Amino acid sequence: MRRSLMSSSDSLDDAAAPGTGPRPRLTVIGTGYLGATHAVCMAELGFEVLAVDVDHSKIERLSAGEIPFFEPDLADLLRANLRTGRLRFTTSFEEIAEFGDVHFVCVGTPQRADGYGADLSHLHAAIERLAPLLTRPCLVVGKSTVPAGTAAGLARTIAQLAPANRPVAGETAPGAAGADGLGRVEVGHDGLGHDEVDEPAADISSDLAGVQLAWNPEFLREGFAVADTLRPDRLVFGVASPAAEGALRAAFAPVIAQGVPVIVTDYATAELVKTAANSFLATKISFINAMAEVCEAVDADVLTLAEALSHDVRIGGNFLRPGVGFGGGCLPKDIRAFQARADELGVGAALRFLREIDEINNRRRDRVVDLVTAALDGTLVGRRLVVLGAAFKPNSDDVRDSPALAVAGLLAETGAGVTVVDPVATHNARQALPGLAYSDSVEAVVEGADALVLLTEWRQFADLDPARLGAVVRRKVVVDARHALDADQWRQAGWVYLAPGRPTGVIPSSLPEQRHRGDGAPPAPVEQCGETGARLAEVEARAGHPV
Ligand SMILES: NC(=O)c1ccc[n+]([C@@H]2O[C@H](COP(=O)([O-])OP(=O)(O)OC[C@H]3O[C@@H](n4cnc5c(N)ncnc54)[C@H](O)[C@@H]3O)[C@@H](O)[C@H]2O)c1
Ligand SMILES: O=c1ccn([C@@H]2O[C@H](COP(=O)(O)OP(=O)(O)O[C@H]3O[C@H](CO)[C@@H](O)[C@H](O)[C@H]3O)[C@@H](O)[C@H]2O)c(=O)[nH]1
Repeated sequence: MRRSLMSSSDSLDDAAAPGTGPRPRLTVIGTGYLGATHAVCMAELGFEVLAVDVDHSKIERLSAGEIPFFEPDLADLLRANLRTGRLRFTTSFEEIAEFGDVHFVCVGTPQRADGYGADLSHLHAAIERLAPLLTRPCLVVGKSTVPAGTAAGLARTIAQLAPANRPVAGETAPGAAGADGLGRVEVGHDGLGHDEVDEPAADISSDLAGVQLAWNPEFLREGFAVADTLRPDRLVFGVASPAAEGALRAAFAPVIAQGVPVIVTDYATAELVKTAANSFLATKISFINAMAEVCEAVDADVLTLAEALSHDVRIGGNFLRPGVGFGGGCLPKDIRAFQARADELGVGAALRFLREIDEINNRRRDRVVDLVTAALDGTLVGRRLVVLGAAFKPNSDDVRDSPALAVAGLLAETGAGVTVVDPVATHNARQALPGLAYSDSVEAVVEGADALVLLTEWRQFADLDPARLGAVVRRKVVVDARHALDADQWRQAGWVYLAPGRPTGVIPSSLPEQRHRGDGAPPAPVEQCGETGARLAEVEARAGHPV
């Protein structure tokens, strides 16, 4: 029953690149943003890869050389690797079970519809479909982001369902030794960041008994997915045996050969590294956005504040860009799922701050609406607004929990006519919010606009010419919620330039609550806020027309 993962001539590329050793055949289950990128990049690194998805249309498009989403550089690599024959796509789980030595599970783990927790139904479905087909030793590797404890449960499922783990008469079940029935050895820590295994040092390329599970969280960023996959900051291997570690090392040999650090640990720590990383990133963003709120109260400049903080090497400047906050398919749902899991584990108090991080983040969306409202005489009813950006960040067409689209929706709810411009995300945005108007060209829709609202910092928006646009809009008002524009240039061209967290000289932060989701109150006219009314008069005088 036992078969060496590293030496089977029927499945390994004996002509592997120097220094990388023989290569396991890889499969990828789920070909979304993560899975498609992983499949293409692993083929690019020289592996034979077969990828599966339950979405047949995705598989058809990928097989035809078309990436079903926008990700720089990925389409060229897809087509190049399809041509080599190393990369293929299928809808057959039987085929991938037969093909693979290492199976990467990359299915979605979205927020549950009924709460903060992660919806693990796709993951369970994938494992329950794959495991009964695994008749020979192999490694199943979870890459999806999951609550701590998920991998241990899935390892039990695999142990029960995989035929390769069933004992042959007179033999111990392959991989059935150990407490969890998976040939698991305890991986401990010496407290110094080194892993120690309570077995004699094993040859990591030794046989992989039965079907085993490993957890290998993914840290790629959309927009940089190819570079992040080919050369990640680190690899985290959550394993239950030296053989599983060996198989993972073989599957990542070309990456490890570049000097990428590998952290080998247990399942729960590997799972937690991922959610901790995203929580830390979200916290940094909400921290600087909280500073923006305070800056607004005293007319201080959050950009200068962030720059000054960034020179302190202990703080650094990454993820300290204030604006309209974080969105996307990861940070928001991951911090919520982390809180939900902590509650289940009885340590909810430890992560209670993440609720505040989420709330600070959501307040930024309202703040942008308030700025636009204040700049337009306190009401948005009947205003024509051009929203620049729909994607949750530039270089992506992902609109999942996009702050840009959320703000566009809020602006429309308050009575404005909203046209959203995005170079690549309008298709997805239209599906998510069909009630708005969309365009991929600013020039095509800007005529007669009452305000421009920049919400995704695409390069092409930063390059817009304020003088040219100024000649066709109805009012020269721009709200730069991502601090992407050159404020001086726009002001010199006669625009009222407003950005959250920056001194406006015009709109004080202490505007009364004019509009908040669901409160049903009509917007307070700006004239009611004496100081604001006076300041707006100043702006109008400077701009030469009403704002
Ligand atoms: N998007 C990212 O940048 C990123 C980065 C790191 C980690 N992650 C994590 O990776 C996971 C996937 O995220 P994503 O953004 O790629 O999601 P996605 O929704 O883009 O892709 C998920 C894919 O899985 C497929 N799928 C669902 N059930 C399946 C099944 N039973 N069998 C086979 N395929 C199935 C879907 O059809 C879809 O194509 C999530 O856990 C996410 O948190 C995502
Ligand atoms: O200083 C900053 C940095 C980011 N953002 C916003 O934060 C969100 C997330 O940005 P980013 O982290 O770059 O994008 P993702 O592709 O969602 O990547 C995150 O989520 C992935 C999925 O878990 C992880 O793999 C990555 O490591 C993690 O960075 C976006 O809306 C950004 O506009 C800010 O507002 N300010």
